[in-house]
Amino acid sequence: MQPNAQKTTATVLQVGPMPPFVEGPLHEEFNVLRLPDAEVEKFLATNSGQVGVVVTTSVTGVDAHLMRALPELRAIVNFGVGFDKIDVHTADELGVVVSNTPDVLTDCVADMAVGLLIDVARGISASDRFVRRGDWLQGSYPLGTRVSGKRVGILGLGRIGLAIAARLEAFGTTVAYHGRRRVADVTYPWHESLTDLAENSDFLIVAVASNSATAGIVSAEVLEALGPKGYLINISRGAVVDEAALVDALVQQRIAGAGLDVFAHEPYVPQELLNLDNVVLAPHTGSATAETRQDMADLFLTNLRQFVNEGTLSTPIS
Ligand SMILES: NC(=O)C1=CN([C@@H]2O[C@H](COP(=O)(O)OP(=O)(O)OC[C@H]3O[C@@H](n4cnc5c(N)ncnc54)[C@H](O)[C@@H]3O)[C@@H](O)[C@H]2O)C=CC1
Ligand SMILES: O=CC(=O)O
Repeated sequence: MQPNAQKTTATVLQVGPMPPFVEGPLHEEFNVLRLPDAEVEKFLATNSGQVGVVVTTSVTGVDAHLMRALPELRAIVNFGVGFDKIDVHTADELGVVVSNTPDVLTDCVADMAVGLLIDVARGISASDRFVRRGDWLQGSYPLGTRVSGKRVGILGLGRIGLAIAARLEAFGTTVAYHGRRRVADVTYPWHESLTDLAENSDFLIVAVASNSATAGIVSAEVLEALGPKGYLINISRGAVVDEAALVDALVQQRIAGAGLDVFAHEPYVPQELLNLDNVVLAPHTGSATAETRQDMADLFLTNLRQFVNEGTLSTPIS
């Protein structure tokens, strides 16, 4: 989507909670209204005509109904990379431009993916619990799985997928990937079929964007192909994986384990996963370091200032 909106000095509407280090400067510099949790229609009846920009996060997003209720809306400025909760088709149709916060979080999310992978393969979190329970006094912890030299498959070789690949190459792994098409300038083998990639991977890492085309693409069949020695790592979105099939595969040990930062219905995590030692669970903290969240805040504010002052966005979604 290209920025094509006109310069606006209109009111900014905040949709959903934002971290304090974002909210502080936001409310200092801009005339901000906050969308209430209740009596939304009443709020819109009074205020909709003055809103030129909506600010939100990847957790909350903006639906078509809200966009259509804001006749002066020209831009949506998002804190976060994923825009799966923003109805971008409606935004496009209405001529509303959208920005996100790419690149600045890539390293931390890639670090998290590698952390989850090593954790689940070597049982770091599970063996921590083993030590704390005093179980070491009764005997040794079971053997883990070697990471170095293994076969890594990456679903979605975008910014984060590439950063994961670069890290894992240093472990002597071989990297292959699946996406809609081959990525230019990389030598990693491309698998046209995700099932084929899974069949040829020890670790399948999900780093793809979540959209209608990728919903549930990590299916029961893909998990079956990954097999009883294979691990799934997901730092993308829960919606990309058939979560019921994943739970089933883990409970029945049809895959070896999983490292999950994201879930289908956050913050709810399937009950069945809570007692499995071959699953590492993280509360969607891929980008959650002080440094990265500050960088995201800075980029979010750069987009907002640039749009309000010049009518363009620094990092529009493409
Ligand atoms: N766990 C966390 O805290 C975070 C998670 N994310 C997630 O990671 C995702 C990727 O982020 P980036 O690498 O920065 O985005 P990106 O846009 O650079 O990469 C997305 C990749 O998905 C691929 N893709 C899109 N639609 C596809 C389809 N239908 N079939 C196959 N491949 C498709 C693209 O070709 C691209 O390779 C985000 O969309 C977001 O959902 C992002 C930041 C933090
Ligand atoms: O999940 C987080 C994001 O930035 O997207």
